[in-house]
Amino acid sequence: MQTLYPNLILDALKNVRYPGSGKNIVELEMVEDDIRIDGNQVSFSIIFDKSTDPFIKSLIKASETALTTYISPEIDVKGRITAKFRHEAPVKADNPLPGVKNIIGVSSGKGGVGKSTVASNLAVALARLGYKVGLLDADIFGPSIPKMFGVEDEPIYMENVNGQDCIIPVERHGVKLLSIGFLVDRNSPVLWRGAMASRALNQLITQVSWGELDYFLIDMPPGTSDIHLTLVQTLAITGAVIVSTPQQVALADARKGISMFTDPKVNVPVLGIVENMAWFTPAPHPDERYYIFGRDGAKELANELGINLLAQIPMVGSICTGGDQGEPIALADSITGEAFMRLADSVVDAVDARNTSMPPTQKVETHK
Ligand SMILES: Nc1ncnc2c1ncn2[C@@H]1O[C@H](COP(=O)(O)OP(=O)(O)OP(=O)(O)O)[C@@H](O)[C@H]1O
Repeated sequence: MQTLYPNLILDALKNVRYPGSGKNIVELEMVEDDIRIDGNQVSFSIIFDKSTDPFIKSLIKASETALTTYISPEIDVKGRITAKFRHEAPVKADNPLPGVKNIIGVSSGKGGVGKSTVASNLAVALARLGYKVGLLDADIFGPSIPKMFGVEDEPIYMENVNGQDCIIPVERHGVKLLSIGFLVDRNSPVLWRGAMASRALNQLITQVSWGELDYFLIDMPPGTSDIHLTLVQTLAITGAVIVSTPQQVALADARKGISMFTDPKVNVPVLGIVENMAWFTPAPHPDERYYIFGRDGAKELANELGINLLAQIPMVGSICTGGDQGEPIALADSITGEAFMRLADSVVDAVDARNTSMPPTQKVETHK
């Protein structure tokens, strides 16, 4: 039998129509993001509006038949499809993370400026300072945190907390972490991923035992997207850290990213800018600086907008190889390790200053 994977299952389920609607159960978002595959065993849930839905049994049967007909008769799915009901979903608490003191969004206007590198190393540096730290990789377009922490193949476990099944975050280098890449297949088309992403993200916030944290960092996708909207509607984000390189193109996008947070409808304070790849320093010559992307661009933008420059991080080969090998550079006592420790100090100060001078952030209201 061919190897099974979630999209294969979803494609087969597109043949199951909800009677009278003219649409299939995948289009109607009735298939929960909980497809589990173990050898030839497949299990998942179908979400119905009400437990009185007259088609529960027939749709479960039709789904079993779709998998055995369109994929393989060897699929073992009988009795493994669970019916769930929307109106019985647990009511979302107003604050889904009551044990978390500060929520920090790490964002960039442009992709590839080192946002995930900064988020990972900031998390590790804060943990080295003795804080309790969580890191959520919400970058649907390139979830790279699992690779940077070397946990790509880590199994995900669940535990039951107050009657609710919760995901247990993976713990590495003193940081509790999870990635949207664990739930959403990054090889599936962007549109499909996008549709699943908001739900998956919600699950990674509300159905995870994050526990008590001093800092909860969110590696956001670059630019502006539905994910940003979901985040500001789900969480009261204490402040945003904007990552940019010194080039003009990156700075123009950083400006747009900053305006998204400061828009009166969103109103998330900007804690400051991190200038990444501020200069190149060859490892054997730690005193030399080559300003290959221009000099002080992000520093000047911070001055112009009256916001903090949190740190200037040099460009060094060891950051890149550290990321590739799952060992964030902030663990090392090197120039770059120190730069990230200084960044952590600046972020702690900026959060303290924000909390003493401004009221708590409010979530963006959704209008139903
Ligand atoms: N200061 C640095 N010195 C050397 N390499 C760096 C530095 N910062 C980031 N990199 C490297 O640049 C690449 C892109 O970094 P990263 O994935 O963190 O960017 P990103 O902004 O999160 O990208 P994306 O938008 O694709 O998610 C990675 O290979 C990373 O190791």
